Amino acid sequence: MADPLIPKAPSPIVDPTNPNIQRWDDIGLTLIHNFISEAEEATMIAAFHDADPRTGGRKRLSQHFGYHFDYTTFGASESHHTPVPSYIEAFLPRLPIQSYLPDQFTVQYYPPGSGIPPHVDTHSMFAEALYSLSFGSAVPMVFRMSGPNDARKMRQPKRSLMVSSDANTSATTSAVEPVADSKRSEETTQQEEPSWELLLPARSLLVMEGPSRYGYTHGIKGRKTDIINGETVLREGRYSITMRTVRRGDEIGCTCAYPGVCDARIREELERGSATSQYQPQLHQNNV
Ligand SMILES: O=C(O)CCC(=O)C(=O)O
Ligand SMILES: [Fe+2]
Repeated sequence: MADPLIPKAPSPIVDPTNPNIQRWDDIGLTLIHNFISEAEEATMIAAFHDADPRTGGRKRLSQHFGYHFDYTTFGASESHHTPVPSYIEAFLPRLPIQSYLPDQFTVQYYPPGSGIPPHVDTHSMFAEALYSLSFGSAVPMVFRMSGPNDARKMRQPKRSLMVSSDANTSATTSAVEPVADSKRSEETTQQEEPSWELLLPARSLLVMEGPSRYGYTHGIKGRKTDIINGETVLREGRYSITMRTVRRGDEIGCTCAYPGVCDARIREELERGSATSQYQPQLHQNNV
């Protein structure tokens, strides 16, 4: 059942040159419909399950390609690289930003009913544009402007350290900073900004830049049904490819306008010694 309190996404602009492209310019969000063909989608689903035949569980399954995340350096592991499959290489020339291309890919299978908690992907280690390619079925993604609760949570000790439920990979890199759970802790008493849902159709590409990348949390509620165009629809298995560009050397860092949820600022706080034990920043990453 969709949460009736969640308002619909604000209205996008439809790109005058391409009706497949919707843009929320004020927050840097773009959704490109029919980014891949049905044939490409079928190839991707088959490739995923060739590597991992499981579909029956309840947990997200992940496969990692390209440069893996190195938890000791918080950077890209040059030694840990999984070749990028041809079904990914094939669409890279079609990505809307060609000045830099992603080199880290996480393919995920979400069994029906599963989701991913609201989070902000790590700022400092990846270039601005984050992509999410959806396939298999549609799912609503929930966006919310981050606030003091999120900042506080990102400074709390982690409940789990780099624990992965991933299926078949040695790396456990989700490269995201989880900032909120569905269960509210006693501390999350401050008012949150309203959240809104954006339906990500199968074969669509979401691009997050600017505020939607740095200042908003995104997540997918774990639930059995969604309300799509006013109809209750049983959720089906969904796949996605999250794509990021790893920053290296001097490029690592962030000067965004959202210091509360910025890992670079949290690290600076720690280096200045301003962090109390209560607000110990979480500088490791784990799966959400
Ligand atoms: O599945 C998706 O579309 C998004 C996944 C995500 O947010 C992430 O891996 O950081
Ligand atoms: Fe994410």
